[in-house]
Amino acid sequence: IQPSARNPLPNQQFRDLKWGQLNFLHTTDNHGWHAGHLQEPQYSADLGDYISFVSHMRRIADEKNVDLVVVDTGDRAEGNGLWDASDPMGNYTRNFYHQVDVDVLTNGNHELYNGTTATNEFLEMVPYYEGRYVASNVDINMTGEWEPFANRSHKFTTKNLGLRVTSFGFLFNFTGNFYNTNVKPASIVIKEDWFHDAINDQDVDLFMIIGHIDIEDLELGHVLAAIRKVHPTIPVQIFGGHSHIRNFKKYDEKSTALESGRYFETVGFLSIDGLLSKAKDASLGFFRRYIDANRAGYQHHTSTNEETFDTLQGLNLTAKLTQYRAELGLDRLIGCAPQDYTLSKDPYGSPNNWYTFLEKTVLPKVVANEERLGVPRIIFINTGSQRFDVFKGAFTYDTSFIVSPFTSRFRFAQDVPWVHASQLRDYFEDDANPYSYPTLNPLHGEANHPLPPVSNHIYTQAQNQHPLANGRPATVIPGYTTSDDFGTDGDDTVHSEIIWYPSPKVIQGIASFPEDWEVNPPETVDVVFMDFIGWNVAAGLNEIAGREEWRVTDFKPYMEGEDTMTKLLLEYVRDEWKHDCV
Ligand SMILES: Nc1ccn([C@@H]2O[C@H](COP(=O)(O)O)[C@@H](O)[C@H]2O)c(=O)n1
Repeated sequence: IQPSARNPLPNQQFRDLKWGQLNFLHTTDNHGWHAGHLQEPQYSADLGDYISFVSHMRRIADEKNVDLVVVDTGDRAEGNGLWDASDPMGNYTRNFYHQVDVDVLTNGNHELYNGTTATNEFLEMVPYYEGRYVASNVDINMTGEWEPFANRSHKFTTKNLGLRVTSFGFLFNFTGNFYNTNVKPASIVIKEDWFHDAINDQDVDLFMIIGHIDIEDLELGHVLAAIRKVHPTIPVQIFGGHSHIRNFKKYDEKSTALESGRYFETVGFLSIDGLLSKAKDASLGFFRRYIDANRAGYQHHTSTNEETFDTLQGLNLTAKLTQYRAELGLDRLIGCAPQDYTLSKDPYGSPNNWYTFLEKTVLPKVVANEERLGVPRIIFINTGSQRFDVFKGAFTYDTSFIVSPFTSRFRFAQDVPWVHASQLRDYFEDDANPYSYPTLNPLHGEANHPLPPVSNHIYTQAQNQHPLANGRPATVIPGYTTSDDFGTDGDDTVHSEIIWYPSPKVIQGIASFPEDWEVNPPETVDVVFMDFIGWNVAAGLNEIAGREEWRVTDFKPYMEGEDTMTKLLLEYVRDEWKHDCV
């Protein structure tokens, strides 16, 4: 745990792990949070703690004479200063991540948005894992020729039971990658010869698909169906990601899928029993748990304590992470947030909602062009660009990346007729509209209440005292209360429910409008937006106008200098919020 982080409240009620013959630990969508959550004790374990946890879990597997396989399904990149503040981005992470004793890993979309990130992933991560990095549908062009980004598949034999496992790594049908990489749809790849050769192998006890794909996504179904054609009854275990949720799905009697959340909040545990039976109709027992990433939970599940938990390697990495954070200046105080602002724990429109605050207060102030200050402008950003809540108190250099990590710049369409510009927002929100999907849609499965309920007070630190832990009333704090194909007992810690409110796809700030604009709107306005959604803006304006008027190349930069949202947010906090957080 990092020196400034805190351990979770004591005496929480745990649900235990059930070990099987083959056991897995799964992380996904860590997005650079490898130093843990410094402001959220429930998720405060860092990668050093995780390394100690993995080492104890391996020891327990050996003691039980069963096997443990450690998996990561990508998006280790982007979303935390530890990744984003270095030059090149991910410089530290790619290095220290090598210390994780991982058996199989793949990439997500965030390893491919930026050309340098993709190249460095290929040069520094892929070779290190000597074939354990699998990318079944991603290619890279380093030399003028396309070549596989990583191993197409990886076959290995487990240490204790000698189970033969063939693994594949699939990324969803992602199209936002930099042009030095190419992502092929899974439905095409499963027709390729190498895939047929891999699945026609009869000396396999289990196929494993590690996908940076939502486990509800049909693409995984296609891969499973291709394997099922050859092996109707062989176990197929899937690990998914991308949608940032905890989820578990049973595909058939011998195939299930686990998805293990986001931001290093969750370590997924899965076990399978019955694998050693030779009978074709022998049934398998599956078990899943979502472990809150904190030291108390790691210690509980490994029967260790503060004295026995840490390994030397884990402690060394924790110290290194502290040093790297210091080198990057991540704790530098920029200002003090006067209150909490949440992305979806408060409904859009409430004064505690970050999008509402951005729209009403921040965007009109920071997105400004000196030469066009008097020109009315509407400013769009996609809500998916904002990644995490702001907590009352210290807003550090790190927070700017945690909240708004992306390097998109502002561009604009000049002098757009108001009759067109004023329809853009509805256009973006219209689900039937193909151009608003998938770029604008953050795809995050956060909302669990489609309609805002009347009250939202339960996420405050209210503590119910119903269940017992260690014979005493348990501490119950708000947290994950997952419901999946196996029911509602998947989370390793008993929590009270958090209500997640839905968000719009875009938010719209307005500035320099005349006071009576609602009755006397301006004839034309500037439409300003993050370049990430430029294509959507062009498509929207053309659709609304009923003719092809705009191309992405027509849009010009709106501001001089460094106008990423990360930078603008830093300037806002520095200028507008107090600098003494007590
Ligand atoms: N430069 C970027 C890159 C991504 N986004 C937003 O993130 C979403 C994808 O993130 P996942 O963690 O879900 O893979 C994408 O849909 C965008 O909303 C962005 O704004 N700018």
